[in-house]
Amino acid sequence: MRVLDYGAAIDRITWFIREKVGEAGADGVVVGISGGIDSATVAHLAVRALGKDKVLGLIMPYYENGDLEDARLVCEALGIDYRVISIKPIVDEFERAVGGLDVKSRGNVMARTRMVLLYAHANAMNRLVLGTSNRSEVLTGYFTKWGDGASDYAPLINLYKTEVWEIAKLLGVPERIIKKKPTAGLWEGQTDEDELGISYRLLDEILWRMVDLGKEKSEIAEELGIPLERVEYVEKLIRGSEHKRRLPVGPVF
Ligand SMILES: Nc1ncnc2c1ncn2[C@@H]1O[C@H](COP(=O)(O)OP(=O)(O)OC[C@H]2O[C@@H]([n+]3cccc(C(=O)O)c3)[C@H](O)[C@@H]2O)[C@@H](O)[C@H]1O
Ligand SMILES: Nc1ncnc2c1ncn2[C@@H]1O[C@H](COP(=O)(O)OP(=O)(O)OP(=O)(O)O)[C@@H](O)[C@H]1O
Ligand SMILES: [Mg+2]
Repeated sequence: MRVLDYGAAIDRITWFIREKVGEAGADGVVVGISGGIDSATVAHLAVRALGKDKVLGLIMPYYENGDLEDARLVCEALGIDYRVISIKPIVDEFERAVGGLDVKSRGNVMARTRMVLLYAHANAMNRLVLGTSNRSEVLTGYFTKWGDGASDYAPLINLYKTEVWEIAKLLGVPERIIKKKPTAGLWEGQTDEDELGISYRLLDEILWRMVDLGKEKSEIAEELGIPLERVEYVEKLIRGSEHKRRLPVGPVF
């Protein structure tokens, strides 16, 4: 993987958040706090940039499980204001309106419901929504289009997941949050690495070589000592998710 100066990256992101909030004339930011590492890291960076009074955490559970306590831990350790809003009644109502949803579609409704609540708070409080997407998720399309993928600024968007792990350690994100298996939490037992079909460590090694260095697939496979099909698989994820990385387009006249 590329070698980043993580301390300098933290300073840069901190400066970035402060600058963008200033430019927008906003009174602060709103962040969805899941109990996972990406949102915890964004919350830490936001507090560093703006101070704890300008950061609101929204904890929006669908399931009743330990993630709620982890999310509270993140907010309380930082001393930020937070609200807990169950999205279950809202999502269930959407499901009734549609006439039933499969597990994945319901998960996307969950992510989009959270987005609506984040923007409702941002509008009402003159704040910006900070997203938590990272480079590994964005390049593979591992996010809900216009759901968790939607935000005003996304401080981690140019960092790979493995780099977020390093930054979180330096920022003092609670260890139990850092050690948790990444999960979108959209259904019971879901983990990113199972659904993606590859570990973040290997994924990031491939993505970095393919996208940042522009290396040939065969060269990447040889360098990493993996079958070519693994590299082709990642290429397919990137290609198949191009539509998620741009605004909608139409014919040009
Ligand atoms: N070629 C194309 N050109 C333009 N648009 C295209 C398209 N193909 C599909 N679409 C549109 O995109 C939709 C599918 O995209 P989308 O609705 O996002 O749904 P989809 O990509 O099927 O599912 C989202 C994935 O992201 C994962 N996720 C979601 C949320 C959070 C996290 C996390 O890590 O926390 C992970 C989730 O587990 C799932 O695997 C289609 O219904 C269609 O509307
Ligand atoms: N229960 C929740 N309450 C509030 N926000 C949530 C909840 N679940 C997901 N989100 C939002 O959706 C984002 C995307 O989820 P994602 O799983 O990629 O990140 P994470 O949970 O912070 O970290 P990890 O990927 O390690 O689980 C979260 O960072 C958070 O902003
Ligand atoms: Mg998560």
